[in-house]
Amino acid sequence: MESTAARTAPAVIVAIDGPSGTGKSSTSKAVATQLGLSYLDTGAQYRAITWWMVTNGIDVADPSSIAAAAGKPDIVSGTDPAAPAITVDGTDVAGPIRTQEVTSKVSAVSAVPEVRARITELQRSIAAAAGQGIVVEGRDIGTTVLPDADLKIFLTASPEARAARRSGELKGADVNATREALMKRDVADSTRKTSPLAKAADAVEVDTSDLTLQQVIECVVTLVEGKRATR
Ligand SMILES: Nc1ncnc2c1ncn2[C@@H]1O[C@H](COP(=O)(O)OP(=O)(O)OP(=O)(O)O)[C@@H](O)[C@H]1O
Ligand SMILES: Nc1ccn([C@@H]2O[C@H](COP(=O)(O)O)[C@@H](O)[C@H]2O)c(=O)n1
Repeated sequence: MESTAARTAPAVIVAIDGPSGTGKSSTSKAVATQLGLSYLDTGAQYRAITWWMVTNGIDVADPSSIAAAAGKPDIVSGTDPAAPAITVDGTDVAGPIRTQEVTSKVSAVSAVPEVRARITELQRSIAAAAGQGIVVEGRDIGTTVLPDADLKIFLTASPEARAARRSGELKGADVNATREALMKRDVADSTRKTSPLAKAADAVEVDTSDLTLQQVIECVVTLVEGKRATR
């Protein structure tokens, strides 16, 4: 629950990056809720534009087709950590953006510079409008989107821990196949030319492999409170 101290504390911008399945979304939502901050899931925005490309018959293997269409969809993100919302041209796409098809195509779409320029601008305007402060999670938040963030966290976890978490979530999914899919997406996201997945030089790295979600949340809350105390 949000405390009185949280409501009166100065706005703080927190960037949380890391590979897939390291706990970015779960941690960011809980930290934002606990500290009375807004929350932005930037992966959902890349998924939303990918969903629009697929739905509109754009060939996601052709970067020039993606680039030409990048400005067309109107993507709106909610910032309430208790009810993260995302719409494309007024349609709620919170469910459709989590399909296997979108997951398998999102790295190709997010690698296109015109897509990144459009989504980055959107992310910066949302962060600038968050009066109480915001937790923004993704792959390039600390390096590119918000390089002046007050606190940058880079979450990691072993591929085995991440695959076990994801296959638990996808009830019954084969753990080896899940691990391969995670690794494939990480390689694509880390090796693209434009703002790849990377740890910012001034980010605090937290290896979550052997930590419970609650321990990770407590660790990040402590880091945010420590940062606020020095401002
Ligand atoms: N420390 C942890 N211990 C155990 N399970 C965890 C931990 N952190 C997250 N999880 C679980 O792992 C799964 C993936 O977490 P989450 O979606 O937060 O990761 P993510 O980094 O945001 O992934 P992606 O980038 O693919 O969206 C969820 O089911 C979540 O509950
Ligand atoms: N800042 C970001 C965030 C995400 N991406 C791309 O979106 C994909 C989906 O992200 P999830 O967090 O929902 O798994 C991800 O694999 C990246 O391709 C990005 O490029 N930059």
